Amino acid sequence: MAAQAQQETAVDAAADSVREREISVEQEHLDRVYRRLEEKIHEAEFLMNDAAKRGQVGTPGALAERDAQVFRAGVHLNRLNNEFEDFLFGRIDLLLGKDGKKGPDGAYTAVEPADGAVREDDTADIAETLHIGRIGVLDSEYAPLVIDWRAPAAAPFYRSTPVDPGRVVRRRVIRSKGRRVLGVEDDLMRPELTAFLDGDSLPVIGDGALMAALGQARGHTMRDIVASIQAEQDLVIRAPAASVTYVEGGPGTGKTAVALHRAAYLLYQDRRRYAGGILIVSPTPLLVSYTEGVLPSLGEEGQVAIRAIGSLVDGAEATLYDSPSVARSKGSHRMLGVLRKAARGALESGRGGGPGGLENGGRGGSRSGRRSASGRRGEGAGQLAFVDPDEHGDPGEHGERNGVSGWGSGASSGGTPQRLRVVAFGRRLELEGPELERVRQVALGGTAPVNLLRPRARKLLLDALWERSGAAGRHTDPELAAELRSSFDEDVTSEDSFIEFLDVWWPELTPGDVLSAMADERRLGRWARRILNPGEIRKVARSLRRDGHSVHDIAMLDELQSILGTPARPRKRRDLDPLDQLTGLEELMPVREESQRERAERLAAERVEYAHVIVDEAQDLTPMQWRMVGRRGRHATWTVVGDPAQSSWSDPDEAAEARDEALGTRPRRRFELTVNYRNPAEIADLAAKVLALAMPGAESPRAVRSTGVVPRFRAVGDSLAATVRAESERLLAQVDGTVGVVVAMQRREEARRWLTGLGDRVVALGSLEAKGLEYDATIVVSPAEIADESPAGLRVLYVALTRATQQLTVVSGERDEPDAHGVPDLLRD
Ligand SMILES: Nc1ncnc2c1ncn2[C@@H]1O[C@H](COP(=O)(O)OP(=O)(O)OP(=O)(O)O)[C@@H](O)[C@H]1O
Repeated sequence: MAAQAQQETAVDAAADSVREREISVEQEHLDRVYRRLEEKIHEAEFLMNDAAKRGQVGTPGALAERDAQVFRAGVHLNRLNNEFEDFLFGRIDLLLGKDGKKGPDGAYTAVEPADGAVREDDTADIAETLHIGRIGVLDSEYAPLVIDWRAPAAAPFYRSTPVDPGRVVRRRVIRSKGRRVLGVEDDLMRPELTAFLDGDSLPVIGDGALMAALGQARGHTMRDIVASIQAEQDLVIRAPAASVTYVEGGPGTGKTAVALHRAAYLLYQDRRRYAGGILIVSPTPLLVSYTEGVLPSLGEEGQVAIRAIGSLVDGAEATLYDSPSVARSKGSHRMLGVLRKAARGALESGRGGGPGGLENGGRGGSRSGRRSASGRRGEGAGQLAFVDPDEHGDPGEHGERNGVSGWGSGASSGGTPQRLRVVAFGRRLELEGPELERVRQVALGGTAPVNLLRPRARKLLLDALWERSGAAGRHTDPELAAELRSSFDEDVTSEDSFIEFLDVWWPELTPGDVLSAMADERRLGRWARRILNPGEIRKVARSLRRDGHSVHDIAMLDELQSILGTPARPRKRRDLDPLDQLTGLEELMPVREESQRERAERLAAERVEYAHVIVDEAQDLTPMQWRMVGRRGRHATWTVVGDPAQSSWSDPDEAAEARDEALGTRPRRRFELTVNYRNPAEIADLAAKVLALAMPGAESPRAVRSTGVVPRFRAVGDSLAATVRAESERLLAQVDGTVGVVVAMQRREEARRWLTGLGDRVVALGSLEAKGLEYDATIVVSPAEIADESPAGLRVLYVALTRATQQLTVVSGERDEPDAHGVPDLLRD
């Protein structure tokens, strides 16, 4: 025994010394990389000083090249200063390739080994070693010191597998912090070979980087997976950007991670095309804040807008959730018909004073409202309030919603005027209610945006007044008749009473005006007749009387913006330019043309469309939301990731139809992700029971690891609060990272109180907010309550059960009917 122990100690010591040696090999390389980067920085600083000294000297081409170099060096400097945890994270050792061609990054391009690369006795020499990192670095001879992870030469690092190894013999993940290498983990892709590097046999360290990554504790923000992207994920990340890339996969298969890495990849591939033009749509503000650090960690800042579905419209931010039944009415395609009628009908309400509503053209709006990958979250972007209008107090039977945000206004406080009185050609002329109504209906004929119909309505009013005046028959000569008519029109339109009347009778409506008008149940009843049933009308109107907007209101506002249209605004008169006054040009050109730069700035500020749209958790978009997102990517290429089994929308077929409409006839490339990297098998197996109820026949993804820790079941003792609190304390002691307590939506506030004083490693969240998030440990409170909360409740429960990376506790509530072991009926075999 002692001899065996001695032998084992000797083997361990030998392994340790090989590991140390390999770490120092990588340390040497990292030192070289940093030396080279410092050289580049000095070069850049020299160039900058030199340029300053020489002023404008140099050909335009040389100056542009110098600027580009200074810029690149600046980027390197910036990255270096960030002191990435792992600037350099990978290495591959490759066999000789089939051809001897080198790519732009200095690496050989061949994927397959040359015919003689492996000798008959299964020995081979390593012909090329590549290091992979967050950005590419070349040495002074233009040989690659580090390959950018997105470059084609880096693809084998992710794609090579023992089944299809290509040229890769050994793949190594390097763990470093700042300038220090901390560890290495190897995977052998060709274990059958005895490979030599510079005459020595190739050492292999550790047992794989993926498991090490998955075992790490979770924090409140997502980490990138750049060092351990798996082959099936890499195919999606690097898929060509043409048309629609459509990705399905179960919980934890890396869909969100893949979507974010794909954004970084697309920018790398074609920066000119995508800079500033990638939109990532996320289901909740919580998921936005969870994921928004990933792109900066991949070296991409600012060019990608990550926005929650309730924050897509500038100037309006969702702060509320609707109850499932109201959400169902508001999100459904039927709402489109209601909004079209309401937009036209709201004119009757006139437009009272009020704060004026979000200016037309609000969609897209100012840049400041947009959230970028690097930007801070705006206020109010955390958890949304959940108010069920079916169960809570009515904020006023027919009252107006409070126009607190930019989109609200008191549209219906005035009422439409019933009489137009003007004096023309010395006569008093009047149009009364029925005539005015007739004119309005004629003006509204067709489908043109309501706000763009005002000139037409004005013309029809003048026609009616002209008719009343009896002046029409005064001249038979057409020229004289036309002259008379034009002076009549001038007479009328210069009258204050006419201008004031038109402003009230045909106001320029904002989306907020129309939504406010819809808060009146009687009016909504008229507009929604035969589209919504009376119960729906009552609930929707009531929900619109709350302060603030719900997630579903935002899609309605956006739709209304396109139904109402934005009238062209007169261009701003410029300030007088003394030079123009000297030349007298001011008179000839009263309106100055926009400069090139002004135009570019204006277009950027007004941008509502993107070059690429990535939709995360796509299964949750309602038909109205698909329309909203679709408007932002009419000419875009798309990446759509989702999982039908996690859909919280009650009618997935209807949503799929709306998705197809938004994506149009663009061809789709479908991908499937099949491996669950989040949940240990013990948790995934439990969740699979709910999946079988929610979507019989659907397959669960395969869990990549198992921890041996089975889920715990707790039946409520004295009180739910005490049980959950005690369990939270227990789990906080067991895991290093975060604990998530998932409850039914209506219990959120209460659940937060249960956890008071336990610190910020533990959070309470409603089932709908758990979308996309993960915690080291989760407590799912009352499965039955979550499942009963909406028609899609079982799928929502499936989401809740698949959030944990290590441990799961299920606490039964009153409705769960736990067995003797505390297992609720929904989770029993
Ligand atoms: N290749 C990988 N290497 C390391 N970690 C990975 C890898 N792929 C996924 N993960 C991790 O697995 C977890 C789940 O990933 P992600 O949230 O992207 O999955 P998802 O498919 O979007 O899940 P859900 O549908 O449940 O929201 C994350 O912690 C992610 O970092």
